[in-house]
Formats: sequence, structure tokens, C-alpha cells
Amino acid sequence: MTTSGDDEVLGRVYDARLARRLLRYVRPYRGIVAGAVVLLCIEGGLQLVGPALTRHVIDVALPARAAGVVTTAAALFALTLVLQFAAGYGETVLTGLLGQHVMRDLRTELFARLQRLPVAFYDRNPVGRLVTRVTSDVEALNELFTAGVVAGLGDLFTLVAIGVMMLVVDWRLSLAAFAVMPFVLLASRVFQTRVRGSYREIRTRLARINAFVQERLTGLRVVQLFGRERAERTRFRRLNDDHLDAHLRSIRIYALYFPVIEILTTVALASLVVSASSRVGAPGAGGLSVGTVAAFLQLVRRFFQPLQDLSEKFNILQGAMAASERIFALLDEPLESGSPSTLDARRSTLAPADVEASARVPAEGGRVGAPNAHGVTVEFQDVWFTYGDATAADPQWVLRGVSFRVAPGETLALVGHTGAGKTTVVSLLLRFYEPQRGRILVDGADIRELPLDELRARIGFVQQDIFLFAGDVASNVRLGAALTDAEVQAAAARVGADRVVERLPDGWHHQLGERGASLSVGERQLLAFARAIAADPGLLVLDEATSAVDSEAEARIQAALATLMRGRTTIAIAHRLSTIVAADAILVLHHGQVVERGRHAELLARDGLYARLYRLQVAQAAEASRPAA
Ligand SMILES: Nc1ncnc2c1ncn2[C@@H]1O[C@H](COP(=O)(O)OP(=O)(O)OP(=O)(O)O)[C@@H](O)[C@H]1O
Repeated sequence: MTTSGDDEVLGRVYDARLARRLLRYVRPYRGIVAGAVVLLCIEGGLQLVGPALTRHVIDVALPARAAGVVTTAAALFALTLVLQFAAGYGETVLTGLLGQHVMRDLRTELFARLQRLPVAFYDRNPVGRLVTRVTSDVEALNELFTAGVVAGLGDLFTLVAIGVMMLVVDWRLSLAAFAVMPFVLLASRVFQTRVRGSYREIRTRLARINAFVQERLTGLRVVQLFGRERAERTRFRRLNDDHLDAHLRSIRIYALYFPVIEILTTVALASLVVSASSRVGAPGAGGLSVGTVAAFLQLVRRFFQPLQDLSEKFNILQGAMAASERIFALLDEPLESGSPSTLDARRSTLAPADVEASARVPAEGGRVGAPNAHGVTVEFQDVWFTYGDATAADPQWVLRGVSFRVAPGETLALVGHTGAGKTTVVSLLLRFYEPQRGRILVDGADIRELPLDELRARIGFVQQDIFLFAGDVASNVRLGAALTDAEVQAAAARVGADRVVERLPDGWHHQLGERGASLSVGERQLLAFARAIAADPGLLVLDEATSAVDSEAEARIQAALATLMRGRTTIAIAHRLSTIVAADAILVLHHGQVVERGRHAELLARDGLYARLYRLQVAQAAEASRPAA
């Protein structure tokens, strides 16, 4: 089962380094913070007005039967309530605003970072967990701002204000009321420890549910094909029950804590009354007025309320610190080398859609991959590569000293058994990974010295299975490049993809389903070609699909490919016989080494690995084209 890994880790309650870094996100909104804190202080101060009025009315106005004073006090109290309401409203709006702004900034920064992390990072980190960073971890921070820090400061202020007022009015009564404080602190401590444990449990179990649902939905076809629905339902129910249990435990802890604090508050009130009983009406300095006792009864109630809240805020703070730790770890991931920092700074201010567009538009503002009539030169010089540790005693080399040169306009076909290293050659050329030894040159320049977007703008990469984004067909072909509708349609027409689009109910505006599931394999291939030709790159990298299509579709794809490859350099992981046979050079890879190279006829004549692979391929092609019995 997938584990939730670092999602289970709960951080410290307060970490100065993290707090300082968080503060940077708050700084642009310090006006909002100041406003919220002022409103909270006003709210806290207003809490004292009610008890003070009560005391005055009972001790002064009622004995004197001064109806006017009582009415004024009532009016003042009503005004206090209105002000409290207004301050509460303003404070909620401001803290909400602060939280939402910080969340938006963090999400934008996280997404921009995620887009620029190297492919190797995604080999190590499951997408589900990264989505959690951008969604629920950022949300945990929001709680910190809306319910946590500002409100916590407000609670502290209220506590201090009420405590000071009580001590000033009568310190002996105050001590009687505060006698229960050690028990309150003890109860809060036990509560915090228990809730912390159950909070961690809930998070772990929720992460398991998320991972399970994501995996089972992604692999739904397998689940259905193998009739695993009932079994999976049972496993899900178990996970769900575990989650429910964890929640119930936390509910029980809360259900115990709040009444305990309530009882302690009542004990405090009782001890206050008992301690006051002998002093009420007594003459001299030790005497107490009924009004003072009444005011104290109110103050004690108001004193314990924020105490309860603070215990809850403690947990919010803890969750938020853990979340921010994970978010910052992601923000500190090293970027792909070659991302120019000036361009990065410019992009970080753009919306995601613009970022995608800017990635394809060179700095001077010209069109991507300005038409290159001759294609580009690609050269691999003694390239060694391992996905693992190159410094290990016995590195698992995936490529061992691969060298080749493709001249402008030529086509190189990469062939070899599965796992021979063909995809790796292409991944290195696109700089998804970097070779540990050797050099890769494009037009004579070491690709490590080319800005990444400049390199990739020269390359059109057609994958086995086109990745289609949610949206209409036109935007999927255009992919953010500055192309007019007419240019997109002309590009599609050149590879025959216009006929695919014409058949769709809404034509170019047809909304593609998730990952384009509504299109056939052949149709998706043609759209991939349209996308590549629209960008008009000098170098075409083809990862040909292995899945067979019918002969009519195959003929269309071959014609489209011929158009696409014309006037460009092409490096193809070739599965089509037509591509291989027509290639200017064929590179045969075996366990990461180039074992044969040459043209089709030469290699056949040599009767080596290529000849064997070719015969296998011909046999498979014949098998595929045989009509089903
Ligand atoms: N991201 C990765 N991390 C670790 N090992 C990898 C990774 N990608 C590929 N490999 C390993 O590298 C070797 C070469 O893989 P590669 O995908 O380059 O082969 P291929 O010739 O393209 O195979 P196929 O024709 O099946 O696509 C294989 O042993 C594979 O298991």
C-alpha cells in the first residue's frame, strides 16, 4: 500500500526559522494585519465594559433608584454590543482576506516552482503528494492566518486585559477565582497531547484514503476487468472505518475537554462566591459591594472562554508549522539547471497560462523555433548515463559511451530491444536528465550551456501518446504559442489532422475529455503531429507508438510523418518499418551501447542484431495486418 510518507510527520508547535519565513508572505499585507490586530484589541477592551457597567448599576444606580443612570447604562451596553459586532465583523473579514492573499501567493509560487523542477524530481515524488502540497498544506496555512495567529493574539490580549482588570478591582477575589488555574492548565496540557496524537492519526488515515482512491480510479479498467470491485470496496471500507475511528477518538477528546473546562469555570465561580460571601457588605477596606461580585462573575466567564480557544489554536499552529515545513522544502528544491534566472523572475509574475506561453516564445519575441529550412545538427560524444548513483562501485550504466552525429535534415532511427536505452537517449537530448560523462551538442553548442527554453524551442517532441489538456482542440494544438486560428488550422491541414477535427461535433471548439479519451489512437497521433508542426521546430524527436492502427490510419500517419519530417532533422525511436527503412542512419542499441550503425540495406546485409530485430518486426507487422479469423 502507498504510504503517506512525510504527510504523517507533525512538526513542532513553533519554529522561529519557519515563522520568519512565513512572515515574509505576510509582509505585503501588514496593513491588513495591523487593522485586524487593532480590531481584536478593541473587541477585547469592549469585553470589560459590560462588567464595569453591571457593577456601577448594582452599586450606584439601583440603590439610588436612578432610572436615568440605568437607562444610560443599558444604552451604553447596547452600543458596546454594536461596536463589538462591528469589530468582530471587520476582524473576520480582514483575517480572511489575509489568509486568502497569502494562500494565493503561495500557490502561485509553488506551481511556478513545480513547473520548473527537473523530470528526475518527478521520478522520486508521487504526483498525489505534490497536489497535497498545493491544496491541503496551503489550506492548513490559511487556518493559521484566519483562525490562528491573529485571533490567538486577540485571545491573549483579552486574557491579559481581563486578568489585569480583575487584579486591579480586587486581588483577593481574583486569586480565589484563579485557584483553579493549575487544573485548567493540566487539563489543557493533557488535551493538547491527546489531540496531537489523534490529529496525526486522522491525517495518516486520510492520506491512505486519498492514495487508495487515486490509485483505484486511475486503474479502474484493471479493477473492472479483473472483477475486483467487491474486494476493493471491502478494502476501502476498512480504510474508511479506520479514518472514522480516528475521528471518533478526537471527538471524544473534545467532548471530554470542553465540559471539564466548563466544570472548572463553575468551580472558579463557586470559589469566588464563597470567598466573597464573608466580605459582602462588610465595612472598611475588606468590604465588597454586590456590584463588584456581579462584575467578577461576568469577568471570570469571559476569562475562561479564550483559554479554551487557545488550546484549539495550539493544534492549528502545530498543523500549520508542519505544513509550512513541507511547503518550504518543495520551494527549496533545486531547479532544472539552465533555467535562466531573469526569465524565471519574469515568469513568476505571470499567470500559469502566460507562463506556458512564455516558455515557448523566445526572449526577442519572435515565433517559436523560427522556420529552419535545414534542421539542426545533433551530436552525442561518448555519452555515459545512469539513473542511479554514478559514483557507486559498480554504476548501473544505462548508456555506455554512445556517440553519433546527425546532420541537418537527416533522419536517425534508434532501434533496439526493450530497455536498450532508446528513450534515455531522447530524454538526455531534451535535458530531462544530464549525462554523467560525455557531451551532447546541438548546432555545435553544448546543451548544458544553452538556456533550457532555447534548446526546447528548437525541438518538437512527439510522444507515443499525446498528452491532451482539458480544453478545446485548438488550444491543445496551439499549446500557448502565439498562433492565430488560421495558422493552427493550416498546421493541422498539413498533417491531415483537419479531417479528425471536422468529424468532432464542435470542430475546433470541441472540448476534449480527460486526456482526450474520446479520440482514437490514430486520431491522437495526428493531433500530436499537428502540435509539433505548428511549433515548426528544426529538430523533430519522435517516439513512435507501438500500438497498431488499421492500414488506412497507418497510411494517413505515414503521409503526415513524411510532411512533418521534411526539411527537419529527425531522431526517431522507430517502431514503423517505413521510418526505419527510409532513415539516413540507423543506430542499434544493445544494453546501452551502440552495437551497429548504418543504413537499412547495409545492416541487413551484415545479418547481425538489426537483421534479427527487423525479421521480428516484419513478422509482427504481417501478424497484425492479417485479418482476424
Ligand atoms: N526514470 C528511470 N529511473 C530509473 N531507471 C530507468 C528510468 N527510465 C528507464 N530506466 C531504465 O533504464 C533502462 C533503459 O530504459 P529506456 O526507457 O531508455 O529503454 P528503451 O530502449 O527506450 O525501452 P522501450 O523500447 O521499452 O521503451 C531500462 O533498464 C529502464 O528500466
